[in-house]
Amino acid sequence: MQKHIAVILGDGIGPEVTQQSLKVLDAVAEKFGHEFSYEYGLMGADAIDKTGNPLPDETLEICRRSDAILFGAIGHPKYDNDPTAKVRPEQGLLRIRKELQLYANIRPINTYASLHHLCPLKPQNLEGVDFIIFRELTGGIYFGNKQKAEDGSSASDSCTYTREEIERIAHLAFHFAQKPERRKKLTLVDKANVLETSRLWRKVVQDIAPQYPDVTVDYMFVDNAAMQIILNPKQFDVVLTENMFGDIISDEASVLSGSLGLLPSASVGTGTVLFEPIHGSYPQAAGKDIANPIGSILSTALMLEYLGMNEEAKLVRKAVEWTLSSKFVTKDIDPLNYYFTSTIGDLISDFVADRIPTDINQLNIELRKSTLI
Ligand SMILES: NC(=O)C1=CN([C@@H]2O[C@H](COP(=O)(O)OP(=O)(O)OC[C@H]3O[C@@H](n4cnc5c(N)ncnc54)[C@H](O)[C@@H]3O)[C@@H](O)[C@H]2O)C=CC1
Ligand SMILES: CC(C)CC(=O)C(=O)O
Ligand SMILES: [Mg+2]
Repeated sequence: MQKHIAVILGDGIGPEVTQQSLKVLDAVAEKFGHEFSYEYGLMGADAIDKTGNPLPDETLEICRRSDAILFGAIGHPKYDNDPTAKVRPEQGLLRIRKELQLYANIRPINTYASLHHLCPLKPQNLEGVDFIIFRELTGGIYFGNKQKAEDGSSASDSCTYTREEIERIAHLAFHFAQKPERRKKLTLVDKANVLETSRLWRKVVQDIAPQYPDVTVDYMFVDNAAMQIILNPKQFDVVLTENMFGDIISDEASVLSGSLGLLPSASVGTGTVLFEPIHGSYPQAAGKDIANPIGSILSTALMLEYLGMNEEAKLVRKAVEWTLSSKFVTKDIDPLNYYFTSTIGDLISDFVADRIPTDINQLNIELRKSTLI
């Protein structure tokens, strides 16, 4: 198969984790005889530095003519620490989501036995955790009208949802809950006891639920959901929620897996689909070769599946699991004995391309040891 991929490296650790995904794609191409071509687009602080615009139109054109988009992360402390900045990297990310109508961000949450010790929860509460968050991505407070008083005495962000915006992601989540491998349970997370938009979400979900009689629906306020994710994460199957709640509870849920650096996502909509780790640009790690590339690599596995390459996706996941269980891990997983980002990318791509020697002691890789956490 020949596939054309738009690649947006972005800022901070974005480029270094995405480079590992590209290595893995090259290994997939080698093993299965595919051909991937790449076209690079600018976004974020990098794009502002080079063009003055956080999302140049050229990037959108590259994305539109591609079969899929692979994105790293954006964001830079010089904007995070300047509340007066008018142009910000995040505007690029919000705009690409809106322009490409990427209305659903799908974030699978699962755990790995070899990483249970990283989570403060008891291992018996982690075994079998397997849920998926459907986060609305092009509406709500992130896209509402923003106002600021001239004298700086007040500011507001408004939150708006239309029935149609809720319906389209709700149908997607219900369909997903019906899949044979799911437990046929959908939990709507909202704040319907306070917010008018949340009451609309409840009404819309109640209205369409009868179309999916095999799916059990329950409703949970977001404050309770934040607690339940920690208290009893196994109760969740498919979680449906609005933009900001989904952003927050999915970072929280990454604690169950062991690191924010492990979690992948797919942003789907009406056109080209975008694949991105759920983390941000982690600027403290930028250029140090210590970030975990697995969130990006598992996003690449989701991309392969979307491109119809199921066997390839399965092999990439197997390679990831092999590195984790063999203790080939980055600093977030084991701060005392860790490997570089690029080494993990090499190992996962070597596994995919059958280049790992039977005796792994023959691997010529550098183990970093640190006494500092
Ligand atoms: N999709 C995107 O591009 C996103 C961008 N951002 C931006 O990223 C910048 C930093 O934001 P933060 O709130 O610090 O979030 P962040 O996700 O970049 O990092 C938060 C913490 O998570 C851990 N972490 C994140 N990614 C990791 C990885 N790959 N490997 C190991 N550990 C990892 C680190 O401990 C880090 O301090 C900001 O400018 C923010 O606006 C934040 C979230 C999403
Ligand atoms: C940087 C924000 C716009 C988004 C975010 O935190 C996310 O998509 O996870
Ligand atoms: Mg986030």
